[in-house]
Formats: sequence, structure tokens, C-alpha cells
Amino acid sequence: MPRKHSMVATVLLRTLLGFLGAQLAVVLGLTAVNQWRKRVRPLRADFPRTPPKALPVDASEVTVYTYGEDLYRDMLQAIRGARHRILFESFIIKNDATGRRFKRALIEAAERGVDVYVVYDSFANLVVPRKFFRFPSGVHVLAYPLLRPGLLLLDIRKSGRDHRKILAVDGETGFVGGYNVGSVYATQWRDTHLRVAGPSVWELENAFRDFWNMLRSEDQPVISDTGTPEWSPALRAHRNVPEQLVYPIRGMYLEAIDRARAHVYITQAYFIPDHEILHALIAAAQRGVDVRLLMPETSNHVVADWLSRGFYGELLRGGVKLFLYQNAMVHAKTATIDGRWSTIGTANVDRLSLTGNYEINVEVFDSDLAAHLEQVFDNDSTNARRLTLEEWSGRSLVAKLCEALLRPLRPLL
Ligand SMILES: O=P(O)(O)OC[C@H](O)CO
Repeated sequence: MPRKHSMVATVLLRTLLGFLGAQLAVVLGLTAVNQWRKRVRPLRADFPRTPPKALPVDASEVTVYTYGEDLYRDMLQAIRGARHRILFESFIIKNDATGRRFKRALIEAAERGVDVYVVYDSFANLVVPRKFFRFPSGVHVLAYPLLRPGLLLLDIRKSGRDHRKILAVDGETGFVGGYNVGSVYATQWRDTHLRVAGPSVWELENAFRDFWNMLRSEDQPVISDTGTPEWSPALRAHRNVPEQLVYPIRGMYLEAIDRARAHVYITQAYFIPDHEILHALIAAAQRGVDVRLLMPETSNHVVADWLSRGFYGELLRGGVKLFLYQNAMVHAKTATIDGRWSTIGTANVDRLSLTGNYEINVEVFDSDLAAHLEQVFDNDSTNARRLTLEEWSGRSLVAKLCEALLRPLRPLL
């Protein structure tokens, strides 16, 4: 009997090792093909743009940016015009011409007496020399740690990356959205960011302050919290905070999709939905809602693309329309529903963002903003091709096998 057991264990172990080996081979193979493709067919930067447009939302004004150069110009202008306080947080800050421009502007602000706070994620910037993140003492810098004590003991409150992108200046102007800071994003990537001017900037300030005060070291200043004299239910920031086991962005998406009656337009860089989000979208399509998903045909993460592809069949059979963005990386994390609800933020629709990282998305109830985001979606769609169920069903057996082998990796991304 024990001999039989050990034979079964050996067979199981070999099967598992064979599966892991095949998975590794697929990942390495896809990565190699992707590197080659990038060399012979680099992404173009001639995607359609929608110019920034300012719109009132209650007592505030919002502006949608879909082109990095426009955004960085206005962010830098806000930093250069700061009089009291700058709160700046970015998942990635590249040590390139754009990153250096931001660094210089932040230092100059501190030199003229502005209180400057900077947060970045240590893991996302591992390839950036530490020297780049050295600022003069007038700038307060918090590097979200590579590993937080407690994580090794599986304390999930200590998990997640700081994936947020926030700038808030003087409590008057704020920016939030998908853009990291780097030259490639300025012209090569299609992303979406929101500028807020007016009382709703508090939403972003508050998000930054709570994060800073929770994670600052003892020798760093506390950012005082005086509350807000005014906030608008039309524009609210939702924050995923692993330290508090709070992940409202996923709930926000589920609630909004569940209410949809006419249309759902979602733009995502990496779309790897969980069971509930997938089924909420299909349920909406089944009740007659026009559900459209726009994603890059080829993103900068080949494995994420293949994990995403594993859902295409079910989505298409469920009536969801898929639009694949061509020849450029679309990195936006936005959705607009029924001409009245929209979200713009940092969270991807994948496990890492929705139940893993520190994230921030603004949820906006406003018909003008929704109409504008629909226009952006339509404009983006002119640079996308619609994938049909017929085409997808005819993909090669090798492609189907790769999807099946990679399926167990879904929870990792
Ligand atoms: O994590 P995101 O969504 O900010 O995307 C970052 C890019 O993938 C950088 O390679």
C-alpha cells in the first residue's frame, strides 16, 4: 500500500513539474517573441487625441487629459505656481528628461518656501538609481518600502504596492489618473488623467495626507488634517487601502455595472477580471446594455495580454463588444456608464489593483463629464479594431493551449 502511495505521489509530482515547466516555457517564449516584435515593429505615437476640456462639476472644475505632454505641461505649471504646499505621489518616476523636469520643479518650489511632499513606490522604481530620489532636506520624501515587515508572516495588511498617481497643489488644483511620470508616457502612450480645480481637490489632498500620516517615519512631519468645509457627492475619491483591508474600487465598479441600463464603456490597460466583474459585465450585456471594452491589442506586458485573452471567448459569447487598440499602448483606467456615471483613476481591472494595491479612483456623477468620456471612447475606437466571436473562435490551437497553460497565473496579476 505505501508503495502504491509513493507511486501516485511521484506521478502527481511529475505532472505538476511538467505543467510548471510548460508554463515557464510559454512565458519565456511569449516574452522573446514580444521583444523581437518590439524591435521590428515599434509602437507608433500617432494615435487620435482628444484635447483637454474643462467642465464644471458642482463647485469644482474638471479637465480630462488624454495626451501626456498636455498633462505634464499643466502639472509642471501647477508645481511652479505653488505658494504653500505640494503633495506629489507617483508609482513610477523615471530618471529621464521628464522625471528630471519634475524633480527640478519640486526642488525649486521647496527652495522658495513651499512645503513639498513626495511619495514613490520602491519596487516600481527598482531600476532607477537611488541617487535620483535624493532630494534636498526641504523636500519630504517617502519611499513606499520594497517589503513591509509583517508581509513575510502573511499579514495582508502589509501587502500591495503604492500604485497611486496624485498631485495636489495648495488645496486648489489636483491631478489623478493613469499617468506615471516619464518621457515615454508623454507621447507614446495613450492614457487618461483628470485635473480637478476647486473644493473637490480636498478628495486628493485627503487621500495623500492619510497615506503619508499612516506610513511616514517618526522624523517626518505629520500633515495636519482640518477636515473639509465642503465636499460634493458628485465627485468622490475611492481609495484601496490594504493596511485597512479596504478595497472600495472593486465595489464601486460592481455597483455601477449592476445599475447600467443603456451602455458601459470601459477602457483598460490590463483587463484580467475576477469572476464577479466578468459576470456583472456579461449580465449587463444579456439584459440589453451596450457593453464595450477597449484594451490594447498588444500592451507592454505580454503575459497580462495573454491572461486577458483567456476571457475573450466568454465575454464575446456573453455579448460584450471588444475593441483592440492598435499600434500604441493604451494605459487608461476609465469607465463611463449611461451618460451619468464615470470613473478615472489608477486601478486596473485586475486582482493586483482591485484587491491588492493602494489605489485611487474618482467616481463622478455628471452628465457632461460622461458625455465627454464617451467622446474620448469614440475617438479611441477609431484607432481600435473590433474583435468578433467568429475571428476569435478561429484562433490557433497553440494560442488556445497557451491561454489554458497560463490560466492558473490569473490571481498573480
Ligand atoms: O502599473 P501601471 O498600470 O501604472 O502600469 C505601469 C506600466 O506597466 C509600467 O511598465
